[in-house]
Amino acid sequence: MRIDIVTIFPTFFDALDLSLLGKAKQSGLIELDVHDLRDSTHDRHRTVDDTPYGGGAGMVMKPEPWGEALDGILGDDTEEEPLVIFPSPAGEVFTQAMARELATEPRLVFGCGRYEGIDHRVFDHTASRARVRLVSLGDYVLNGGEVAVMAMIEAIGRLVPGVVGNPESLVEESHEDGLLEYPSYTKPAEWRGLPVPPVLLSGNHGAIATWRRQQQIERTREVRPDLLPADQPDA
Ligand SMILES: Nc1ncccc1[N+](=O)[O-]
Repeated sequence: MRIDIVTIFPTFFDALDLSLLGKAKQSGLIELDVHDLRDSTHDRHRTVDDTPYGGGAGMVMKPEPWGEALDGILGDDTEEEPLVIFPSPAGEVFTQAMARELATEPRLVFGCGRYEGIDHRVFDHTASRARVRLVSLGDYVLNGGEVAVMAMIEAIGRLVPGVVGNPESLVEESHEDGLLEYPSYTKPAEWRGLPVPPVLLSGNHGAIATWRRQQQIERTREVRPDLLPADQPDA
């Protein structure tokens, strides 16, 4: 998978050189290029924003630098249309299902907005040469798209085959089967007077699986009843 990121804070993504994604980059499983939007400006102050037409507070990101930055990234694309994702609170909500879907894309481009957002014509023009999706992490407002892109790249990258050593560990996780995950325990069997649930020490794999499923249902019902299938309140 090839990932390109456009941002005015390129060093923000140095963190992607760490841990699993760093290994994936070194192994070539994931190719990551970060582009500084200001490299696509030509004035002395490397200006990327201006006042909004129609008035209002804040500044809007100018279309020209974005057009030029994306020319450089999309221009060389011969194979299928890449997918360009702009993080936005006005976007469709990012979910594990979307992460799984995006993990199959050969190429992803992320455009990090700042300020009050990006001139809307950038989305319209980009849609003439690529697939464009506005995606939101959730119903709150961040100062820009970088944090959202970091989260999405982590959620997507770990699903790319080969990135996570043991694919089994991807299966029993919250949201993977639509429910929250069961509680986990490790040694010691008792810690500060708190025992590990005895069923987990029983060696009875059937009973353990049943207990874990019940825990998932109870946790989901308590914390995220919206995730329980409507027709199966007891999942
Ligand atoms: N919630 C957000 N706020 C600002 C920029 C991006 C956002 N997001 O969720 O992708």
